[in-house]
Amino acid sequence: MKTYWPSPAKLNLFLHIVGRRNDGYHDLQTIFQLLDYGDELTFTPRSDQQITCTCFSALEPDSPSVIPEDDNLAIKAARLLQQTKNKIDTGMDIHIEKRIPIGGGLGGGSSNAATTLLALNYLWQLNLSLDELLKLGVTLGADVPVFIKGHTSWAEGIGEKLQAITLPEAWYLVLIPPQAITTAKLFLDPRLTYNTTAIRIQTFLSEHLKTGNDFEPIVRQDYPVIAEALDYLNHFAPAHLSGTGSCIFTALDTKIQAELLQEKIKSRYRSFISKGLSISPLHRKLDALQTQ
Ligand SMILES: C[C@](O)(CO)[C@H](O)COP(=O)(O)OP(=O)(O)OC[C@H]1O[C@@H](n2ccc(N)nc2=O)[C@H](O)[C@@H]1O
Ligand SMILES: Nc1ncnc2c1ncn2[C@@H]1O[C@H](COP(=O)(O)OP(=O)(O)OP(=O)(O)O)[C@@H](O)[C@H]1O
Repeated sequence: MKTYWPSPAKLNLFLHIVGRRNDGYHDLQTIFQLLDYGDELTFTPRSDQQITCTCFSALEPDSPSVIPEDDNLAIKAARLLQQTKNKIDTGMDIHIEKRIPIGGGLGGGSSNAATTLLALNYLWQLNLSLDELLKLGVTLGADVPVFIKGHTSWAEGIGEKLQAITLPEAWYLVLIPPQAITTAKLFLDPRLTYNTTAIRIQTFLSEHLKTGNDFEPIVRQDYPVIAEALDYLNHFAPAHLSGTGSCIFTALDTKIQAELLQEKIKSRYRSFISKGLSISPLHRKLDALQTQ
């Protein structure tokens, strides 16, 4: 039977790089804000042991598969589970309806990987614990653990040390500039400072959103279209970069405020409006299934 699973996007409400590690990764501080906007994954069991993955993006309707099948983090996650538990004898067709812009700093690939790990753990009845899934998840990407835990969080380490937090209700207008950014390239950039002084959660909460994103100066220099979009949105409300970009967001108190602002920018930029969530829709679905 075919089943549908949500795969939410995230925003980095701020992003500081506070250290560089020997393995090439960077220590950071961030708040991952989960959104009620995201992709949808469909899992259809197969009669053989094969795993397939197709992907359709409404943002790029002319491109039948925007990500090569073997590179897709969802198929990588499924194969990882198959290797871990070799008792699996059912294959799976995975289909992704992509709404999250690729290379947008919204964690789409990582979220798809997390949804695959949690959905297949349920569908294949593997009974892997959250800790086991987290260990597998972080090997696929630094952004995967927050989607596995499923709570808006304060994050440290490479993004895997998570502390759940609840923020005041907010609506986000997320602007999608016509530019994708490769995360690895930005982390390698010699202009990146990696010694921002570490702050405490309380400092962030009291100065809410006044703290910035360490990638913003580099992104501004290298991608004029993003600098232009940041400046444009800043005319109306404080604009922030998510992750390594390219998406830009601003926080508003109500949906109506977000809609009014979207109306003002819509002739120049594609955008979407999303409510901030404390708990992932994926975890709400799993909870509902487990109490059935
Ligand atoms: C920028 C963020 O989106 C903020 O949430 C994440 O830190 C990126 O997470 P991600 O896309 O899941 O990252 P990964 O796929 O694990 O890593 C991509 C590349 O980014 C670099 N990388 C990533 C995360 C991190 N804390 N330090 C890093 O140096 C690594 O060079 C890595 O080769
Ligand atoms: N299912 C997937 N969805 C999106 N990207 C994927 C997926 N699988 C692999 N990728 C690859 O991952 C790269 C970036 O993915 P993603 O969209 O998650 O990055 P991002 O939006 O910048 O997020 P992050 O904040 O995690 O860096 C792209 O090069 C893309 O080809």
